[in-house]
Amino acid sequence: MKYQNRQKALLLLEDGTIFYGKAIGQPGTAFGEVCFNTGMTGYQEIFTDPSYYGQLMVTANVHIGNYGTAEDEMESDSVKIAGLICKNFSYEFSRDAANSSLKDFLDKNNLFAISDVDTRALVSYIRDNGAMNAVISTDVDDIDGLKAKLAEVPSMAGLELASKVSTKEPYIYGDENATHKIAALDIGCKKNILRNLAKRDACIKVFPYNTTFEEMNAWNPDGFFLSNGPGDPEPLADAIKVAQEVISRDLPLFGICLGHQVIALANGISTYKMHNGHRGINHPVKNLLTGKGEITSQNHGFAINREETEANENVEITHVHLNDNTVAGIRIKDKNCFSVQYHPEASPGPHDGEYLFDQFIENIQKVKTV
Ligand SMILES: NC(=O)CC[C@H](N)C(=O)O
Repeated sequence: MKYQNRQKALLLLEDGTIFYGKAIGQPGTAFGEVCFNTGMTGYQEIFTDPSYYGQLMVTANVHIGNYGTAEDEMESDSVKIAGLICKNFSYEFSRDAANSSLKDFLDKNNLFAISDVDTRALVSYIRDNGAMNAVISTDVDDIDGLKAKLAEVPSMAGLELASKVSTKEPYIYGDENATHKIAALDIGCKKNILRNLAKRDACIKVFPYNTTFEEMNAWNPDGFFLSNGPGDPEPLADAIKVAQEVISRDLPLFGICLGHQVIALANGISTYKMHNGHRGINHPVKNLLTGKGEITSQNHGFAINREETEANENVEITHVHLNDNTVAGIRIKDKNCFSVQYHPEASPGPHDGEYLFDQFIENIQKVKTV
């Protein structure tokens, strides 16, 4: 039993609350905003999703690691969460398609992770008390030292993080001879969004977070896309400007999650930090245009202001979250632009929202045939 003598570890929340556990591997310390995901599967996709950059992830599912990891289940090229907190960590794995244990995968990515934490109590604590900064550490005898360092960690509100995860150079994804050309602004883009666009006969050019509309437009795209990503949307002045330029020219535009928030900001609607975000793969949404319900994959800690959206004469609410009535989707009236707060690309999660990619391609086709 080589994992028997594991080092004691703790999770210290900003408000002083402590939960104890054990280090999964090497000793260490990691800071971030603590958040939880309720999905029962999809841990590799979650850990590699750039939207989680800077966050300490609590997995609500009680078993983590049991089906290992696989090379083609990456949502970016590396682990993006700041640290992992779970209950039962499985050092062994069993699945034909997997080629590594989660332990080796996390070691390769230098991620500090702790297990044996009472995650049921922790999740309900965070749910009641709201998102907050925290530290996980094996320095269990230096709580004052950890508290002092934790006090210096910036709050997620107001934090610009897209620049930390965006591509440094533009690159092409998909077949260069595909029918549609889509210019995507990478403010933390998940790979499965690109896969979904490419499989609809699109070639995507992915641009760094601070690219201007003119630079993107010089490639002569048929449509524009604003990706998901980490941090507060409000400081993303360059991306907001791109959205405004695209919308003012009435070019096809689609935004997902952070991209959706940027589109709202571009239309004068403010965003706010939620008491607790939505992170899981069974979030119910109603499409107000069709009356149909969708079960969706979600991962966001900010949302767009509902009253301001309702009062904005240029914007129509197309989707609502059925748990708390927050805005889950909008379209810009008389413009070729729409966006959703959730993740139609899933990965992980249900595929109910995939029709939105078809809708975007149809919006592109409509313009081309005029
Ligand atoms: N998945 C995302 O794009 C998240 C958007 C934003 N960082 C939020 O937390 O709300």
